[in-house]
Amino acid sequence: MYADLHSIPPHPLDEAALRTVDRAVAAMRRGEPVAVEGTDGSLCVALSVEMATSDSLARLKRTAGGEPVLAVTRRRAVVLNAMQEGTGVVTFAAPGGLCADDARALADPELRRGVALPAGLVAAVSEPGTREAAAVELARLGRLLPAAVVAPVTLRGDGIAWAQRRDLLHVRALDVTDYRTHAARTLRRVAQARVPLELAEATEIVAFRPADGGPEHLAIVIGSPDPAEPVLARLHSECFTGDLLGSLRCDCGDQLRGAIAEIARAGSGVLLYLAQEGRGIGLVNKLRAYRIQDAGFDTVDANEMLGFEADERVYLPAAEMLRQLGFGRVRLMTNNPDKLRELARCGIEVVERVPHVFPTNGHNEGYLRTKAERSGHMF
Ligand SMILES: Nc1nc2c(ncn2[C@@H]2O[C@H](COP(=O)(O)OP(=O)(O)OP(=O)(O)O)[C@@H](O)[C@H]2O)c(=O)[nH]1
Ligand SMILES: [Zn+2]
Repeated sequence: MYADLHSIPPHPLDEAALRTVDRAVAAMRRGEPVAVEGTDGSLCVALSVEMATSDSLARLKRTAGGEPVLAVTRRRAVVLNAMQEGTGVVTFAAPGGLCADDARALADPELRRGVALPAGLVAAVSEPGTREAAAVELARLGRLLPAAVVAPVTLRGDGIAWAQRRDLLHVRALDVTDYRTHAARTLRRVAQARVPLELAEATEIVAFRPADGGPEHLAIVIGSPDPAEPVLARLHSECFTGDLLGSLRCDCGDQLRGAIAEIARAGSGVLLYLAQEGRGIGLVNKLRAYRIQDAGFDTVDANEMLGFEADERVYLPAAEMLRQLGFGRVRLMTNNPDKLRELARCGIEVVERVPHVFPTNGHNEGYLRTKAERSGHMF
């Protein structure tokens, strides 16, 4: 569903377009409708499904003119047994119009446990680059449920002018699709400071921010790694529950502190602390995933039932940070084959995998077993 994050996007995305996408994501999170223009020039008005109420759907229909439909990821439609695997997103239209309760229940596994789809629902595929696919991507970028209510506009003339007259933010699907690639490529160092750590006194923290002001990523540089040599490195995805609270549901806290200690023992290295909580789905969706897991599903199923892929992370930001720090070759501390493959695809030479395994704790066996059995992690 997502653009290939490693190719240089076909069209240069100027920073104004990045900022527009960022504003559209924030609007989605606030429950404001956004005008989304597909690459075919068609226009819709979109709303995050989490904010769908009978009033907001009625307003959407009055504004756009067309009947609102629900757009979900292909993955969610497959979970609902409404569609086979494939690309793009899937829209659901209901005869007589989709009600807000049905829209939310179709998108949110918490609201629908195995209940049959509403009668008469019509499912259709909408390919990448369409206004519907971009509306779903905006919700996903906003770390909301990856689904949007979309009302088509019978457009006469210029979409931007149409949106302006209605005081709606206008965003192009083209810019939404390539947002993550461009945001990663615009990362710039914005601050750095010496921060002696209990486990590694010779530590400096370097902060990187994308041009649109999106989430920062951090590099924790320990000692003075020699750029001429492969640097001992760890790509660590943010895990609020594991890293800060010592959650026993995962192994992140052990891996974070274990990596800092190991790099200190080795004398130097870098830990990239990446703003990709919940394997890229965000903390709120990760809590939703935990509730689904408490109902007996595993960590992969839970992501998919929410409409996400098993892993939504991208490693272009990590590669960009390593490049800017002067590290082109790494010895990567990981058990995750995806990280090895994806980092290499982003142009960083991974000369060695350094296993990064920690004992289970009575709560995270299932999680670690699933990562080994279904995600190929090497324990
Ligand atoms: N969606 C989801 N994310 C989870 C769950 N448990 C942990 N996570 C997230 O998974 C990520 C773990 O990241 P890492 O430890 O860096 O990477 P990894 O994929 O486990 O691979 P390693 O490099 O071998 O540690 C963090 O973002 C956690 O918040 C879960 O049950 N569901
Ligand atoms: Zn964790």
